[in-house]
Parts: sequence; C-alpha cells; structure tokens
Amino acid sequence: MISRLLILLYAIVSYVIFTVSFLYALGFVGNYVVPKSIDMSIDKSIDVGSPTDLSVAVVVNLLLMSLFAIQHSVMARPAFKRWSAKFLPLACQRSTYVLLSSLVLLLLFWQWRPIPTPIWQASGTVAWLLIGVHWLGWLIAFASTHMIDHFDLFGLRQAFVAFRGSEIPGQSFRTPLLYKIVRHPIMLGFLLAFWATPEMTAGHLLFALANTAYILIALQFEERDLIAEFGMTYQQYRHRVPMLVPRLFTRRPADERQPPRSAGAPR
Ligand SMILES: C[S@@+](CC[C@H](N)C(=O)[O-])C[C@H]1O[C@@H](n2cnc3c(N)ncnc32)[C@H](O)[C@@H]1O
Repeated sequence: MISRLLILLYAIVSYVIFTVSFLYALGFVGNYVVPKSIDMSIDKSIDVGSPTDLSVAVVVNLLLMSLFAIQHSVMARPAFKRWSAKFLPLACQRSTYVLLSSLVLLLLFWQWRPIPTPIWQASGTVAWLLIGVHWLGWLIAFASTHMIDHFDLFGLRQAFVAFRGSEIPGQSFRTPLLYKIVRHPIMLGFLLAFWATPEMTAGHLLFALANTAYILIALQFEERDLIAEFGMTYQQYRHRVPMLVPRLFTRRPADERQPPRSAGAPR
C-alpha cells in the first residue's frame, strides 16, 4: 500500500514538473513573461557579440537539443521499456519518462544561448496572423493530448490504476477528431508554435530547424513501433490519413484516387 501511494505521489510530482516545463515553454518560445527566453538572456545582454561567442552559442544550443532528442527517443523505445522494467515498476515507467523529459527541457531553457540576429520581422496584419497561428499550434498540441489520453500520456492513469490495485492496461489505439485529419496532431501543433512568429531570430530559427528535423526522424521510430503494436490497423490508418499536412493541402495517394471512367463505362 505504501509503495503504491509513493508511486502515485511520484506520478503527481512528475506531472506538476511537466506542467511547469510546458508553461515555461510557452513563455520561452514566444518571449512572453519568463525571465529567460529564446531571444532574451536574464540580464538582457547580447551573448553573441563575437564570432567565437556565436559558435559557442550554436554548439551549446545544438547539444541541449540533442540531449533532449536522445533522452526522449531512447526512453520511448519498447526495448528500453523492457530493460527498465527489470528495476522500475510498470506503474511509474511513464512518470519517469515525463519527469526526465521535463527536467531536460528545463535545463535547455536555463542554459539556452540566445542569438538575436533578426531573420524576418513581420508587422500589422501578418504579425497578428502569425501570433494567431502560433497560439493555435499550442492549442492543437495540448488538445490532442486529451484526444488520445492525456493522463495516460503523462503517467497519471498508470499510477492511479496501480494504486487501486488493478492491472495496468496496455496502450490503446485511438483516432478521434484531429487524429482523423493527420496522424500526428501534437507534433503538427508544435511545428506551428515553433515556426509561426512575427520576429524570427537566428536562435529561434536554429531551434525551429533542429526540432523539425528531430520530429521528422522521431516520427519514423514512433510509427515503426505503432506498426509493431497494432499491425494492419495502423498500416491502414497510415494509408488513409496523412502524417502532418492535412489532405486539403496534399494529393491523395494514386491508388486511393478513383480510376478514370472509360467512355463506354456504365454510370
Ligand atoms: C507524444 S505522443 C505523440 C502522439 C502523436 N505522434 C502526435 O503527434 O499526435 C507519443 C505517444 O503517443 C502514442 N500514439 C501515437 N499515435 C497514437 C494513436 N493514434 N492512438 C494512441 N496512441 C498513439 C505513441 O505510441 C506514443 O506513446
């Protein structure tokens, strides 16, 4: 009973730390409210006055993003989960993943080196449109976690189920709402939030480019695991629903289009 209660507390603490890191991410990427953001260091100084400072900033930022990518992707793989199950109860596996991901993110926010060289600057209606798309991206990402199962994704459900003494059910496959339009709405939301900004700087561009590359690679691994888990069901879903760009903007695969009718074909 005590160990189940401790696991539940651990899951709640991990979830609270995730919430802090997510809220900080909103301020960090958008340069709102937080003391240190993607374009502004705490003392508001420009860190990249010389070419050496610039190289250091690029290397440090790439290392921080690589650390997140490695931790986030390695710990998500079934082989890692099987290995960690030898010493980590199933009920706190997901919370541990959430906790470490959040801590690495907070480290990134803390150690990030701003590179404020302007790349583009929009004003007027275009600027407002970009701000709108930026917030729509965060909204899509957050809402989509609830469409598949927010509390399962962040480890709370597993801890609650174990606390009640029930068996933790396996992952279920869901395709509600936005999952009918694209296969990865959470990632689509992040991409919109990262790219849509009225003031793009070199540091922000590095962040958006590196994270886009990471998302495109990570999704290959995620889909490989989903195919291994759900087989034909996921294969068919993959065939039916585009990855990130809604069908409105893309062509259907050739074999899904109606063949042209021949002149004498019956109607
Ligand atoms: C951070 S979420 C991202 C989900 C998805 N890639 C997206 O961008 O919306 C990753 C977890 O979601 C799970 N997942 C992805 N698609 C799913 C679906 N359609 N139904 C249930 N779980 C899904 C993956 O197995 C993985 O554990």
